[in-house]
Amino acid sequence: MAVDSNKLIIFDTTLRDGEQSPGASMTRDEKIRIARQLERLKVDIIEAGFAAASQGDFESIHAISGIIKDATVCSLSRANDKDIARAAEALKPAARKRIHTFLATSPLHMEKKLRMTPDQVFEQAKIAVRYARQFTDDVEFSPEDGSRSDMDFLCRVIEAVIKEGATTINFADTVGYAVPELYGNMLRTLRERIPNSDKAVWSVHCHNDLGMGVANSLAGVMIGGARQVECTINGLGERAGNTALEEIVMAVRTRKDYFNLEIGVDATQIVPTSKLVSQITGFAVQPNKSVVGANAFAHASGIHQDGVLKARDTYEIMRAEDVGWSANKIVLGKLSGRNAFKQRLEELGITMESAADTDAAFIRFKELADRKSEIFDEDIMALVSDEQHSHEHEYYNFVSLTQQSSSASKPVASVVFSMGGKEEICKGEGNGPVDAIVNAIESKVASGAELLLFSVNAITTGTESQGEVTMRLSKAGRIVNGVGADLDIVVASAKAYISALNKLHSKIEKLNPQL
Ligand SMILES: CC(=O)SCCNC(=O)CCNC(=O)[C@H](O)C(C)(C)COP(=O)(O)OP(=O)(O)OC[C@H]1O[C@@H](n2cnc3c(N)ncnc32)[C@H](O)[C@@H]1OP(=O)(O)O
Ligand SMILES: CC(C)C(=O)C(=O)O
Repeated sequence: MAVDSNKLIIFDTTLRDGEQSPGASMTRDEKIRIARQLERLKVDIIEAGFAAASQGDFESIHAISGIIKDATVCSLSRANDKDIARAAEALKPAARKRIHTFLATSPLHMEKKLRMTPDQVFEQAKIAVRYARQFTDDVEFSPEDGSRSDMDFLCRVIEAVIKEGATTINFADTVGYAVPELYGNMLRTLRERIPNSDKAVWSVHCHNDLGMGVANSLAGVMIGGARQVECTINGLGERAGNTALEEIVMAVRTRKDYFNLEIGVDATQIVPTSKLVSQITGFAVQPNKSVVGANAFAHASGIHQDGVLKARDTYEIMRAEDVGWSANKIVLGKLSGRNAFKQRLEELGITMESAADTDAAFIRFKELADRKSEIFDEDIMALVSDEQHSHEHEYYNFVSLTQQSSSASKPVASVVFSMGGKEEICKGEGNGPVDAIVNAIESKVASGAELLLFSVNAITTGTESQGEVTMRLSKAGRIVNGVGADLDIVVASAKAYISALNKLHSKIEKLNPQL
């Protein structure tokens, strides 16, 4: 039962549980970019996806396994041979690999969802872990809905899977039902009662349905003795989300006096990672979000400002620069050269695939600098994101648009875009300029998709800021987010709409290859 390590393992599941947020689905290339950034952040484990879920997920895990060198790469799988074999195949190129298999143990899930008896679940869990061990000696088992499971049954299952070779036991609070003290105590009891409990690392995986994901995780660590926390960037995840990585890391670092634990994460990469994930998924970070929200280090009231000016620690328990906030400084302008641009990309942790990609991004940077006097880090990140996106051989590609509006007539738009390699010109009118461009595009595409969300964010400050638009579309039960950025928010809207259509297209095409 003794906990002999003061190292807290950070298991990032942004690419798996995070992707389960409706609309957060990512392409293979987007997942690779996030995985690279997670490696820079120095997380210990990257759960790259669920290999058996789709060919796309399989390919993403396979590609990430070949690229990531420092972190362990993990795939989730149900507790059956087919999923486990698929996970093992996807993870083949990985230097360090983990198979994470799960099976629900709560009476409700076993009876109503799995339609299995507890004895069947017991046997299936053992068989799954035994099978997974044939592919790797790093096997994680999660009793899904663990926090609503019967203690005696949990003890029986967990003891058995550890005997079969499970090296990590992840006590899942799948529906965010737990409260900190009870959850911590449950974990502690499990570890006390299971005779071979010290043969495995204990882990927590807490959802945020009642806003207690981080509190429950930390109770699992401090009361229960867990030494792995499963978490996601910006707390992204199924329903109300997951435990936020940035909050765990900074709580443990800031209150080292209480936690006395070591974390390998490079905290200065937290904000760049948060921005990248937000930009790729189209999930904006709320301004008052801990650590990574725009207001997390802003002081608005006089007494606070006075205090901070006299002594920063009167109102700041962390330093903005320690989590990667940099002053919103002007980085480059239209007179900057290729070398300065490349160096800035490096400083921002951006890796371009090839020299040709860097050249293309540099040309777009110059075009932007001609139209906008001050170029910020955020502009460069948006520009590169757009550039990498358009290199993915998408089915639809934006080319150009013209649009006219006046207070006296309905706006009209003409959009040029390519569809399956063929250039199309289409016209439309609407109840506003964005409606006009969507109607124009739909006159050719006829996607039948429903627009669930349209939002515009200014990337930086000032009226000449680039606008970043998110469009969320739904079709046949699938929800996707498209993101586009431009100085002209109508152009950004067209790019976002086309990006969402591409995501729908690739998902639907995978489901129905004849389409
Ligand atoms: C708590 C979590 O976050 S778990 C992870 C959730 N993530 C996902 O579901 C990823 C996306 N999922 C998918 O792509 C699909 O659901 C797939 C590919 C995994 C399965 O698709 P399908 O074969 O069509 O099954 P479907 O999703 O309809 O139903 C799930 C089946 O898996 C079974 N199942 C659920 N969990 C498990 C498990 N851990 N081990 C074994 N079987 C399981 C269910 O009982 C059901 O079986 P049934 O078809 O005999 O009734
Ligand atoms: C697969 C498990 C760990 C999970 O995501 C959950 O229970 O929420």
